[in-house]
Amino acid sequence: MMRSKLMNLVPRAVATTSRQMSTATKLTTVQVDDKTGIATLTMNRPPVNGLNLELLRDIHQSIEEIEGNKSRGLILTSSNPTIFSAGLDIFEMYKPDKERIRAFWTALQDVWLALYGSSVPTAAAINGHSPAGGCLLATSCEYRVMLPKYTIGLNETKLGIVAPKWFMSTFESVLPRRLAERALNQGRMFTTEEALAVGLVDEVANSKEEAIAKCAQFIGTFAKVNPLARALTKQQLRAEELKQLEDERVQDLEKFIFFVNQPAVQKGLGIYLESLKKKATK
Ligand SMILES: CC/C=C\CCC/C=C/C(=O)SCCNC(=O)CCNC(=O)[C@H](O)C(C)(C)COP(=O)(O)OP(=O)(O)OC[C@H]1O[C@@H](n2cnc3c(N)ncnc32)[C@H](O)[C@@H]1OP(=O)(O)O
Repeated sequence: MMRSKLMNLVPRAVATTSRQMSTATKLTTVQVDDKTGIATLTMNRPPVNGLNLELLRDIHQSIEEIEGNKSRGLILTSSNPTIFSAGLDIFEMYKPDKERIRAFWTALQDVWLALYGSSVPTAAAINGHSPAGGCLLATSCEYRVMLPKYTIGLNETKLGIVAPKWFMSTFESVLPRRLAERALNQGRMFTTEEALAVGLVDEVANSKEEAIAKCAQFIGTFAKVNPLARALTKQQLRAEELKQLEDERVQDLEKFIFFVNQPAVQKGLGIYLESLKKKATK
C-alpha cells in the first residue's frame, strides 16, 4: 500500500482554477484548487455527518482518489455549518444487522488506515462539533484549525463504551500522554479554546473559509520539501500504530462485534439515543 501511494509523489502542473474532482460519491465531495493543488474533502451527510457505512465508504474512496490524483494536500471539512461530524452513527451500532455491522467497522478501519497513513499532507478544518469518531478523523490529520464555540474530544466513556486502541493512540499522538489518559477516562469534550490551550487543535479561525486558508497555509509549508522524503518520514513516524491495526484487523473487528452485542452496551446506546431525541424536542 505504501509503495503505490509513494509512486504518486511526482511533480504536477498547476493551473489557476478550482475543479470538482468527484461527484461519483454522494456523501462527500472533492474539490481541487488548481492553483495550490490542494484537495478539499467535504463530508455531506445531513443532519450531523453521522459516520454510517455509506459515508465511511465515500470518505475512503475520496481519500484514495486524492492520493491517486497527485494532490499536494488534503483538507477535511464538513458542509454542515455547525457540525464537523457527530462521530459514528449510533444507529449502525444499536440493534445492528449482522452483516452490515461488520462492513461498517471494516469501512471505519479502512478510513483510518487511509487517512492516518496518507502520503499527502493532511489538515482538518473543524467547522463545528467534533465528538468521538469526528475527533478521530480530525486527529488523524497532521494539523487542525477549529472555529470558536464548538467542542471536540473522545467522549466514549460517557456513552458507556470504550474507544478502541487505535482511537486512543491517535489521540495520544496529539496530546501529552497524561492529559490524553485523563481526558479519555473522563470522556472529556474540550471547547475550542480549551483544545487550543492543550494543543488538541493548532489554530482557531473565525470562519470556515479562514480555517481552510490556514490549513492550506500549513500544507504550503511543505512546498520546498521533497514530497517523497516527507511522506516516508511521516509514514515511518506513524508506522507502529498503522502496523498494529493492519496486523490485528480481524481481532479488532471480532472484539468490536462482541462488545457491541453485549446487552449492557445495547441498553446504554438505546438510552443515549433517547437522550439525543429528547434534547431535540426540548
Ligand atoms: C459499542 C461500540 C464500541 C466501540 C465503538 C467506540 C467508538 C465510538 C465512536 C463514536 O463516534 S460513538 C458516537 C458519539 N457521538 C456523540 O456522542 C455525539 C452525539 N450527538 C451530539 O452530541 C449532538 O447531536 C451534536 C453532534 C453536538 C449536534 O447537536 P445539535 O443540537 O446540532 O443536533 P441534535 O443533537 O439535535 O442532533 C440532530 C439529529 O441527529 C441525531 N444524532 C446526533 N448524533 C448522532 C449520532 N452520533 N448517531 C446517530 N444520530 C445522531 C440526533 O438524535 C438528532 O436526531 P433527530 O433529529 O431524529 O432527533
